[in-house]
Amino acid sequence: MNTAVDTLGTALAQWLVGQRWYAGTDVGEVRVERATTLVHGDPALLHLLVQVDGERYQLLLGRRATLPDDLAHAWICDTPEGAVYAATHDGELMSRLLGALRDRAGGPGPAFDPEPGAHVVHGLPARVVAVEQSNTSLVFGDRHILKLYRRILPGPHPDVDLHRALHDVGAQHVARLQGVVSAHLDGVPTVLGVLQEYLPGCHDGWTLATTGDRDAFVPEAAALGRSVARVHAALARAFGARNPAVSDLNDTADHLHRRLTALGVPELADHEPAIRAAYDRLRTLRGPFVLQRVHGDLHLGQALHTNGRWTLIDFEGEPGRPLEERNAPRHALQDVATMLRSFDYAAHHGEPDPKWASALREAFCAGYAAVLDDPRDQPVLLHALELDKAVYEVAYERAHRPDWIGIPLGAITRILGGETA
Ligand SMILES: Nc1ncnc2c1ncn2[C@@H]1O[C@H](COP(=O)(O)OP(=O)(O)O)[C@@H](O)[C@H]1O
Ligand SMILES: O=P(O)(O)O[C@H]1O[C@H](CO)[C@@H](O[C@H]2O[C@H](CO)[C@@H](O)[C@H](O)[C@H]2O)[C@H](O)[C@H]1O
Repeated sequence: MNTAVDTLGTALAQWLVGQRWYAGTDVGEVRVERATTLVHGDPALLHLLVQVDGERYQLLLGRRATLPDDLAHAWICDTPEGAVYAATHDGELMSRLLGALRDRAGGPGPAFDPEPGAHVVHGLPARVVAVEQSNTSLVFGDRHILKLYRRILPGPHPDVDLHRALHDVGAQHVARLQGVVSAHLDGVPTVLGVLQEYLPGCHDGWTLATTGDRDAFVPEAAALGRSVARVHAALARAFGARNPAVSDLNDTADHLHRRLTALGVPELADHEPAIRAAYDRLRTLRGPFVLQRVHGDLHLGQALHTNGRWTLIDFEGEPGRPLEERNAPRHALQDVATMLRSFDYAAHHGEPDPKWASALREAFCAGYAAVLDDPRDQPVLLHALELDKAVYEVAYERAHRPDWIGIPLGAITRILGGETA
């Protein structure tokens, strides 16, 4: 397999640029940092950590002497040892993945360790989740879902730390963590993936909002508001919460300014002074506000509806932010703001329906206020955080879905015009 790895560089570079989870737009040299054969023979399964343009990525490659037709779409290149392909599409190899990783526990990694008390069934039929986002997820039977992170950052990982802490305080509305795939990298224990309880038959909030009856979704938005508030209360119990000093709001304003500069969004040149003025208004605010650990990337796609209740998933934080920033306490309203942005997306995707957006917003905030402080009591902070997310979204849509860029751009105009988005 090593010969194959040596000859893979160019083919991997071409393949990487086509992957939704690849953060760059171009690929320079792909350097294989660590290659581990998890399954020997034909088919073979290889785990790779590669360095590309200063970032580290995790890849799973399969190799077969003859590639069957149903894996033709996953082909990457031919090598003297056989065809190399994206192994996450290979159900046969993926059903052996967890067992192969478990057998490596105690080594430098990659290895899988179950959480204490978790009953993990190995060898179940495996399938890759069709919609790849920032990472790649595999479902085993109807029991487990393994999220494999693609861009790998050394250090404590919010998805693991938050789930463990939420479990310890008996939190509802989150999926149970069942195990962790990790490796020692740069001398630091590093999370490569998380195994969680799978919720069979669930629908994500985005699908429900955009394909179901719009009026029927309004009470669901209220229920979602209550669920988010309960998770916030559990996070505060688990990690503590504090009322920030005035200087913290200066920090928030400075942080938002820096993000606007760093995102460098040319489409917003005309709006920039008004956006910066909205951020500066934070400096005049007096609390009470709450700083605590939050979800960090909450939107309708991160809320799963099953058996009449909401479960929040993906506590990874915004994948583009450094881990240190994602692990820091933030305003609880950040999650509220990003969910409100999601309602705006749902209402302006297809035929715009501002009245429905407003109904969802009110219902969600009322639901949240039934458990914790009413987000509508902090309009200046809420709008600044919504603006920040919308600015990020303009950059995100330009990079990934240029046809959608009008949604966050329209929202920024409305927020600056004093309307609720
Ligand atoms: N516990 C779960 N049960 C059922 N489906 C899940 C679960 N967790 C995630 N999913 C599905 O997998 C998809 C991707 O998961 P997510 O954690 O959001 O990954 P990403 O970081 O790539 O966005 C979700 O949109 C959802 O459809
Ligand atoms: O789920 P991810 O962590 O990969 O989040 C990224 O992709 C999201 C889109 O899939 C993006 O969300 C934006 O579009 C959603 C509709 O598709 C909408 O509900 C969100 O409000 C909007 O921000 C997210 O911003 C990005 O980080």
